[in-house]
Amino acid sequence: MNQWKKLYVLGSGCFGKVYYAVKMDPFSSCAHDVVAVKCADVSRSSSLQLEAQVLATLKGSPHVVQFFGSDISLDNNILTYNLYLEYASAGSLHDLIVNSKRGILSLPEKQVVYLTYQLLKGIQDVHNTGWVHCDIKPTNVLIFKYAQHIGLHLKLSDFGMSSKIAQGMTYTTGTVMSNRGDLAYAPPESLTSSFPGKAYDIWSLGCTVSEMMTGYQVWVYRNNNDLQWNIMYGDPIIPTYVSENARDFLYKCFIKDPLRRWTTEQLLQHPFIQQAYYMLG
Ligand SMILES: Nc1ncnc2c1ncn2[C@@H]1O[C@H](COP(=O)(O)OP(=O)(O)OP(=O)(O)O)[C@@H](O)[C@H]1O
Repeated sequence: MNQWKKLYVLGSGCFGKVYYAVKMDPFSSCAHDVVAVKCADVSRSSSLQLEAQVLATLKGSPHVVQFFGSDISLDNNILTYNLYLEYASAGSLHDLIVNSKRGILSLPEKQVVYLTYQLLKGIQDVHNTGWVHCDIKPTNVLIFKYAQHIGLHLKLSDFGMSSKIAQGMTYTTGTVMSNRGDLAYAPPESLTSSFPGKAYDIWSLGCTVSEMMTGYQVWVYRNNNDLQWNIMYGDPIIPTYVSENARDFLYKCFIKDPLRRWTTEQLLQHPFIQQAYYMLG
């Protein structure tokens, strides 16, 4: 993959940096002229290597960022692990939310329906390949292009916290999950049981959908202890000014018992999401 030249930093995460890179060799076989390259010191690249493993199983999913391969390079005398991804030209869902007017119906409900439908399709593909994403939140949802007749095209990204679905496991109380993503989007069971199931991503989806509607995170908290208490014993604030269908959809995502929380299949049949099928025609 050394036909790519890293031009500038797009962003950074706890793993390392993401660069915008252009193709050096115009005759190479890769169909893309630009890519996003996620980089980390080889010695600290375990989450990027996990991400490569997960993304390889999700090739072709329309709502998951596409992966072109990985390699190791010597950058400024540092052995660097590189992960080559399709480049999202329109930023993240977080950018879209903060650039919209915060408050009542931050994004119009019709738009939220279509965006949520795409997130559900992406999550369904992740679950069907045997993974749980474990870090769904607006900064980890990338926007690819604007198709005027239907709206924005979203894809899930940042699979560095993903976990294999443990077959036949039950939700037992034990060690707190070690690979939990951002606590503000994490479900109650992440604080009491030691492995994540598919229901983890549904709770995080609910937090993300609510944020699209209000412009704010579901929890108001002063510190981590406060946040943990809210997640365990509080109820996420569901906006009162959204439609009955939207409210019910959020209730189904925020069922505290992960075994009763709705699945992607059930949520795709929910009346809130059914509206997306009419929009798609
Ligand atoms: N494929 C991509 N195309 C365009 N920009 C990207 C791409 N992947 C990541 N970025 C940018 O790089 C930033 C950091 O990447 P990444 O999403 O992996 O980390 P993060 O979620 O922001 O941080 P953390 O790892 O702490 O959760 C993103 O917020 C986004 O702005």
